[in-house]
Amino acid sequence: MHNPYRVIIPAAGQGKRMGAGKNKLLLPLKGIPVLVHTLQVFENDPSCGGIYLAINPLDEAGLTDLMKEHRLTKVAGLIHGGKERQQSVYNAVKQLSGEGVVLVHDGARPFLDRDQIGALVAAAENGASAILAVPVKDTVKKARDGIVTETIERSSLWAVQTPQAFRLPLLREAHRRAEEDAFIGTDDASLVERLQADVTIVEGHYDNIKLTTPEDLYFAEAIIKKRKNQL
Ligand SMILES: Nc1ccn([C@@H]2O[C@H](COP(=O)(O)OP(=O)(O)OP(=O)(O)O)[C@@H](O)[C@H]2O)c(=O)n1
Ligand SMILES: C[C@](O)(CO)[C@H](O)COP(=O)(O)O
Repeated sequence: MHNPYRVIIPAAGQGKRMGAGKNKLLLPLKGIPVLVHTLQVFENDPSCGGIYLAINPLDEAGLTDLMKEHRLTKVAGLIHGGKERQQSVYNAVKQLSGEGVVLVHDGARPFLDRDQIGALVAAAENGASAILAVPVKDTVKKARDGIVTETIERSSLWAVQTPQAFRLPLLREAHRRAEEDAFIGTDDASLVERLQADVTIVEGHYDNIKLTTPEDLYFAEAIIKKRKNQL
């Protein structure tokens, strides 16, 4: 066990890139909705003190039934999400109080290895926010009008994942300042970086994928099959 934390799960997106015509987090993986897989990671972690779910209000009734069906007793709040992921997270942040560590983890990342949580919480408790990331495997270039303008040196590049761990007062201030400045970041760590606060990297696993496009569902099936074989 490690020190307690709470987790915010943004789950209010539209899944446009998935093209499923519904919330991609309700799509089944081996018969269980993606979001339930994600929530079970935290439900089964004795150090998790509460799950705060940012949802689309249209999903509320169905999600309430799912929580009961899968005995997800740690879900402490269903918060209405916003137009952007950042707003969904901030709506949840506003519901929390206290000084402890809060993780933010995408509902669309069902394959988080629970053993990775402890290092994130420990780093955040010691004052530096922490994020999971993996070394980039492809060469990354910048381009304008289809013409390459720069090749970015790969050894310093990381593909960032979630969870991202923060002390709650810092996360709240980072979101407040971003809203004040009308700044929209693609992750919560970028809002903390704007405050000149350190963000440390904890190396994660490549199978902690975010289900974003239809191809990711094939990868998801393969990951589940690999894990079944490991049992
Ligand atoms: N307004 C939003 C947008 C996204 N999310 C959540 O943030 C996570 C990561 O976002 P992403 O994978 O981009 O999901 P969508 O925004 O649904 O995808 P798309 O951009 O293809 O519509 C997902 O769990 C998603 O549900 C959210 O809570 N509120
Ligand atoms: C937070 C994140 O998962 C880190 O890689 C990613 O930035 C989310 O991006 P999305 O477009 O909101 O899925």
